[in-house]
Amino acid sequence: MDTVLEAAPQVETQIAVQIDPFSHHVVAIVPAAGIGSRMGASKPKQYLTLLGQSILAHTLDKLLSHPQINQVIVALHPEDTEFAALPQAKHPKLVTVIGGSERADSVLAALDKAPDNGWALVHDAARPCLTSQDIDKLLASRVHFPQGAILAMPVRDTMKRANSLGEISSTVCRDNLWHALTPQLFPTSLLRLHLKAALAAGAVVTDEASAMEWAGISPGLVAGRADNIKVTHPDDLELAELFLLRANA
Ligand SMILES: Nc1ccn([C@@H]2O[C@H](COP(=O)(O)OP(=O)(O)OP(=O)(O)O)[C@@H](O)[C@H]2O)c(=O)n1
Ligand SMILES: C[C@](O)(CO)[C@H](O)COP(=O)(O)O
Repeated sequence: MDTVLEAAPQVETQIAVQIDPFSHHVVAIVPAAGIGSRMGASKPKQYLTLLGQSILAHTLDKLLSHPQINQVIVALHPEDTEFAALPQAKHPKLVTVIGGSERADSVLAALDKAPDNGWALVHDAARPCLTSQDIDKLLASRVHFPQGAILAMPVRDTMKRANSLGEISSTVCRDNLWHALTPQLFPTSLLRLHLKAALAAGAVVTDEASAMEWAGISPGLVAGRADNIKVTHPDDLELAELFLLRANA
């Protein structure tokens, strides 16, 4: 095992981090503590039903059944009342923690329960259409990206910047622009260190890669499938159901 000195440019002191580049231990971290305000449903969107089971149950099935994932840590809302009733709730690979007020806080709470060595594969509860091929592809990318990588999709459309009146103010060059997806995969101790520091510094951290970028690291981009959508708005429900139906056919 190597001990390396990782220094975030914004952090004055250097901190020793244990990284085992050969570890194959993989922990999936599932932030599931959101309230789904944009969905506007009567319950948090991860508990809405698609094809007979909740969105969170679909997501957990994908992660719990993957042979290279050793443990799954789910971050739940402090007032969650539904998780215990899921068929996956008592799975031997599964652990729960209480999440925080932002997605990044929930991820950090789960990371604090993960073993130091090995890898953390962070995946939104709200992305139930993840495929095992995409998990395989991301795990295989560790050879090329020892400091971590994310699933992402190149931007396909012309991009416009709007002014405050809802008019186009400019066309944004889409060269090298990607949509960040999940899972996002990083050495656990490195992600914990940089996520903690980025949050303490007040950085905007909407995904794990943002925390690593803040620390001066350039995570890899691994092309993922377009059907790995995040269920965010009501019209995403129908689309996700169609993708799940096709995957089960
Ligand atoms: N405090 C939070 C906020 C979000 N999440 C999780 O992060 C994922 C992606 O977040 P998003 O789609 O934004 O979910 P919500 O925050 O629930 O949605 P909204 O922003 O519309 O309220 C979801 O699985 C959500 O449950 C979380 O674990 N803890
Ligand atoms: C992490 C993420 O899924 C990457 O696309 C996304 O940023 C999370 O959603 P949010 O709406 O930013 O919370």
